[in-house]
Amino acid sequence: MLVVDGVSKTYAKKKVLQNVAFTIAPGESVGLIGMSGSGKSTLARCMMDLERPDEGSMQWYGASLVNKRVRQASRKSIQIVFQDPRNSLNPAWTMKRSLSEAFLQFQAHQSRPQEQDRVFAELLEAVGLNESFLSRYPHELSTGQCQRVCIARALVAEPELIILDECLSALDVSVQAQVIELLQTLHQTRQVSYLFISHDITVVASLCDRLLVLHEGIIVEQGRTRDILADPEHPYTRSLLADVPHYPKFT
Ligand SMILES: Nc1ncnc2c1ncn2[C@@H]1O[C@H](COP(=O)(O)OP(=O)(O)OP(=O)(O)O)[C@@H](O)[C@H]1O
Repeated sequence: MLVVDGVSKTYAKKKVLQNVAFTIAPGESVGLIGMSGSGKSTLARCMMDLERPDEGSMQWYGASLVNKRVRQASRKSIQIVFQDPRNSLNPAWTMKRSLSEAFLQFQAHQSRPQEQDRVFAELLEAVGLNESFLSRYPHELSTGQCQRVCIARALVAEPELIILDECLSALDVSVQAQVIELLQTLHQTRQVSYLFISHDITVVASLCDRLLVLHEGIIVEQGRTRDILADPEHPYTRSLLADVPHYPKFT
């Protein structure tokens, strides 16, 4: 479905990404782990066409994401959820307005306008909220509820891949656990693929079948989560795991 091959990016002579290569298959949940400044968000921005890689290719079902027409077509299929849900929502808009903008952009051509309310009700239920949230503004929601709305907004497009860029970082630990459970459920019920970006290996490991370990812009290790956790090959991966007090559940 997605093939990233040889992607490099340099800012002011600093190589932020070097020859990054990986794939994501339909329904797969892939974790991208690396410390702050390792290039994770730059990679996400390249995938969303918010940045241009200096080198390399990104193919979506065999067509280059650099091609404008492919890029436009993929906007619906590849969605992103950012770290700070409050900043991702317009403070002057109700939740209904935020969802409506996505609906107009991605669904208006194939759904009747009157279907909008049914779609929103279903999506809010899917993310553990209800219709009463539609009339609320971001300041009337907790940060965790805002993130649920951001996830619902990403789902409006019926994407095949969601990039979750540090989407749990602004949440406290108990709310993180609820959102992880929500993402697991959505993964199972909607067969959506994830690229789950985080610096927290415990969180990534609880959600992802496969891991990419990014260190100073280079993918130093990739493979099945359980294999990497059981037998990390690269010293950087070993150092990440050494910082974890106990391994996630499936080791
Ligand atoms: N637009 C830019 N111009 C110049 N340098 C940039 C730009 N964007 C990112 N960088 C630099 O590229 C490096 C990687 O940044 P990036 O945001 O991709 O890291 P990250 O792994 O996502 O970090 P974090 O986990 O803190 O978000 C950093 O050194 C950053 O300062």
